[in-house]
Amino acid sequence: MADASFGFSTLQMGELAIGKHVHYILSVEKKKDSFESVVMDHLRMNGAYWGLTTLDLLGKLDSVNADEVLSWIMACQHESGGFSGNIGHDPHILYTLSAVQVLALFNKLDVLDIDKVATYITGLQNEDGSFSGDMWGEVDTRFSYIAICCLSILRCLDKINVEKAVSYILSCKNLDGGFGCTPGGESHAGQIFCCVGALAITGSLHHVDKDLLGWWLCERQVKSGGLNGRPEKLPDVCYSWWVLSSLIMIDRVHWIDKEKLVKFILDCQDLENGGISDRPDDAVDVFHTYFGVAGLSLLEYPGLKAVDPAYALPVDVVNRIFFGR
Ligand SMILES: CN(C(=O)[C@H](Cc1cnc[nH]1)NC(=O)OCc1ccccc1)[C@@H](Cc1ccccc1)C(=O)N[C@@H](Cc1ccc(O)cc1)C(=O)NO
Ligand SMILES: [Zn+2]
Repeated sequence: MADASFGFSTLQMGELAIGKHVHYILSVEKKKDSFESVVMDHLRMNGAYWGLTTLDLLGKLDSVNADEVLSWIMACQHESGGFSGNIGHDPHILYTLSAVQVLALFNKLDVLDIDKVATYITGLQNEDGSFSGDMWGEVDTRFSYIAICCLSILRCLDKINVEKAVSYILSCKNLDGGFGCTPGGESHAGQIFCCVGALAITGSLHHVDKDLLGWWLCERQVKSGGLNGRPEKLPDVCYSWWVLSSLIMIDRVHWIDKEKLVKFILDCQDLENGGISDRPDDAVDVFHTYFGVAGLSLLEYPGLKAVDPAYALPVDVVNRIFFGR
């Protein structure tokens, strides 16, 4: 029976509206004056990573002009070697990883002066092995992950003191098996992703109590099927990435109900205009669209490219970095 759709979407919530999300990502790229664009202006480099990695996971990276993106990215590089969130802003380790990840997506790491970027990141390591985010010195395990992930992609992890970096991360492990932003900091799914990701990349996951941490992580799933970031918090699509990628890295993903999580993410789509929100009926944004699609990719949703849980890049991109030409 021909579907009698009269102008409203014939897509059901039970499936990923790939065409709509591609259109949404491309439209955000174009709308510079929208509230979202202005608010996110200072972290536009992160926005580029979220939007472009989403397109690649959907198999549509070729719908953007690579040269335009690359010239904008290189215009954000500071003389220190670090990258800023937008042209004219100050460099920060956060944006340096995003820039390197986007260049990897386009297989353009060769445009970089690798030593310059590596020197910037190495300069942010402190005596105790921790990392600061920029010259102002804020220390956080987020920055340990970013430094290790970035240098690993650039194939020069040996430029930093890896064992001190690892021992600092382990000093942030809590009795509940989780990790915080600094020693004694409360366990939070985002910080756990950073610490587990850094330990995975450095081959140090044997230091993690996988059953204890796996238990803390699978307890993040609430009855709606969504995942939250800490006990008693509301579920949020972006935790589909922070919690799920951590569970996969410690090989305990079978401890959650994958089908219910898929349904939660699909229920957060805007089927009219595209995009995914943090929870059903909220406003969509590029950040949650990315972490929703990346979460579905981790759940092996059909039609999506596989994503690497530690590098947060498509598996074919990671393979090309480490095994390809
Ligand atoms: C800075 N930031 C966040 O703090 C988000 C906010 C949020 C989204 N949903 C619930 N809260 N939180 C977030 O990324 O938390 C995950 C996380 C926390 C600590 C360490 C690592 C990851 C988001 C941007 C954002 C702000 C406000 C609303 C949506 C997105 C962000 O850039 N997150 C970064 C990671 C991050 C996280 C916290 C930071 O203080 C800085 C950076 C990221 O995912 N890069 O790829
Ligand atoms: Zn969120």
